[in-house]
Amino acid sequence: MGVDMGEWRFQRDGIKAFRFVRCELDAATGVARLVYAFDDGPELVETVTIPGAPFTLDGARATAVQRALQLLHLITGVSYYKAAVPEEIRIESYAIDADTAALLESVYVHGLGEFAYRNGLNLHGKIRFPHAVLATGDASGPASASAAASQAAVADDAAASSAGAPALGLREHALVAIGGGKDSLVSIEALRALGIDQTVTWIGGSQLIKACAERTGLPTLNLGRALAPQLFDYNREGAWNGHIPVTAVNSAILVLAALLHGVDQVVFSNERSASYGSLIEGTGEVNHQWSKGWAFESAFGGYIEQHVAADLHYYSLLRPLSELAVARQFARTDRYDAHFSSCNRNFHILGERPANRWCGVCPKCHFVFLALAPFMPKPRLVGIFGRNLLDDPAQTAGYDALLEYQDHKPFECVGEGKESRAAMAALAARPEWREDALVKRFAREILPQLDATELAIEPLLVIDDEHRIPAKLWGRLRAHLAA
Ligand SMILES: CC(=O)N[C@H]1[C@@H](OP(=O)(O)OP(=O)(O)OC[C@H]2O[C@@H](n3ccc(=O)[nH]c3=O)[C@H](O)[C@@H]2O)O[C@H](CO)[C@@H](O)[C@@H]1O[C@H](C)C(=O)N[C@@H](C)C(=O)N[C@@H](CCC(=O)O)C(=O)O
Ligand SMILES: Nc1ncnc2c1ncn2[C@@H]1O[C@H](COP(=O)(O)OP(=O)(O)OP(=O)(O)O)[C@@H](O)[C@H]1O
Repeated sequence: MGVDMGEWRFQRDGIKAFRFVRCELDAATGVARLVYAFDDGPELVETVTIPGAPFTLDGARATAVQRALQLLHLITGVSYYKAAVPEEIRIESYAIDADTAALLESVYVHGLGEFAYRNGLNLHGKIRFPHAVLATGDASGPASASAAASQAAVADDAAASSAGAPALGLREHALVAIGGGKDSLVSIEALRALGIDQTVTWIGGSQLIKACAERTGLPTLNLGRALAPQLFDYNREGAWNGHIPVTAVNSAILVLAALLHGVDQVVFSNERSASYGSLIEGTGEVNHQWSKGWAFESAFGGYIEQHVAADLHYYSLLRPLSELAVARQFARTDRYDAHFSSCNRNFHILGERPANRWCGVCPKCHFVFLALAPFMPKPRLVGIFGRNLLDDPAQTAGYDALLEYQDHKPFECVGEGKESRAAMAALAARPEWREDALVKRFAREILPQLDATELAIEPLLVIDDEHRIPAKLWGRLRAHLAA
């Protein structure tokens, strides 16, 4: 672009545009290269590696893979876009239609909700993905011949996909995402109980996830992902930083992997409670786990079936359940007690891991301990964590936030305040728990201020009907989850 790349410096507030430069997949190696840039800066290349190559792709499957690759490129850009949040977004090597732009605007605005709140930014109405204008003679149409060609291609695509994407004849098999915590293990065991063929699939090099995956005894698939290294430099040089909708990124990676492997299901384990965020005074709801929520799942899953492959089903197996209901399911087997952890401190790209899988001081440790307590013998739970978090006064503030007592729900993957209050109320009535410091304090100080009719656990265990679980599975799955 006529600029000496050696001179380019990341200067957050001077950046004008974020560019989706190109994306490419080498079917011979399974390596996808997702390329971005700010203004005239260097290319930022993220790579995703899908084992199992070489992949042979015929006409319809090749088209679906190309669409999935572009969707992955567009979603994964969120990590880099956030570094400068520039005014303009450019998509340079392909064009997208209005449906795709709408999905992306939603993923970027809501998925960066916590990021925006913490940085004092307002992204509403600011993020615009340029999409093809299908009417001829429109003044806002393409400026160059190549953009015009892309628009013509997208017009053809749009005409084709208004009829829906074709079915590819994918084989009945589930790629199940595993994250090392309790949720995905509940899904894996449910699919096993139902006799559904599955491959336990994870992204990245976590040894903890690998150990859990191997513990399942099922076929495994480990997908590679490497962020562009410059992002870490930009962070040091003053980039905006904060949370991104990582489940949206992981979902797009698994969709690509499913198409390459020719299988018909991508299964996540996002519970009903994930759809509810933290209520912030003066701001409203901010959901740390937005891309684990129903709004994302229904939009993304619908998009895949409409625009990528009609027979590729993306769904969360745990959507009908609350966090407490998932905890109850998890407690049914002790097979993973010595292997799993829900503590996110295990999952940093760089940096230290907690010594014994559970740091014991973060919101996820607090919540998972509390959520499992009503459903597990106390010695088993204390054995898993290596300590009793509810008998540690140093954790008082952490538990108050979970209970939404004088604080808001933490920005983490934790259940709703009503779930924490119900679990704590149940423990307050149990002889083995009621003398523990935080349970005792709850009973003395907080319980008298609560409405007793809202503290029962049973209503929170009810199985919901809002989900995308394939109809042919749902009857048997419901019976399994209700048992
Ligand atoms: C492990 C973790 O919780 N990380 C969050 C943490 O990042 P930190 O800087 O402490 O460490 P790294 O994860 O190693 O990240 C280094 C930098 O890279 C950026 N980055 C990372 C992954 C990515 O896909 N894109 C990126 O841009 C990151 O921003 C760092 O600058 O704090 C960050 C800021 O709040 C979080 O963004 C990190 O969260 C990770 C993306 C992550 O994987 N977190 C999951 C454990 C997680 O939070 N899952 C959610 C699901 C939320 C959703 O909507 O999908 C959950 O369980 O609730
Ligand atoms: N590295 C990863 N690779 C693939 N999928 C992942 C990865 N990390 C998380 N997931 C998936 O993302 C979803 C949300 O993750 P989450 O951390 O809530 O689940 P979990 O690890 O199964 O359980 P827990 O809530 O106890 O931590 C789950 O479906 C999980 O399988």
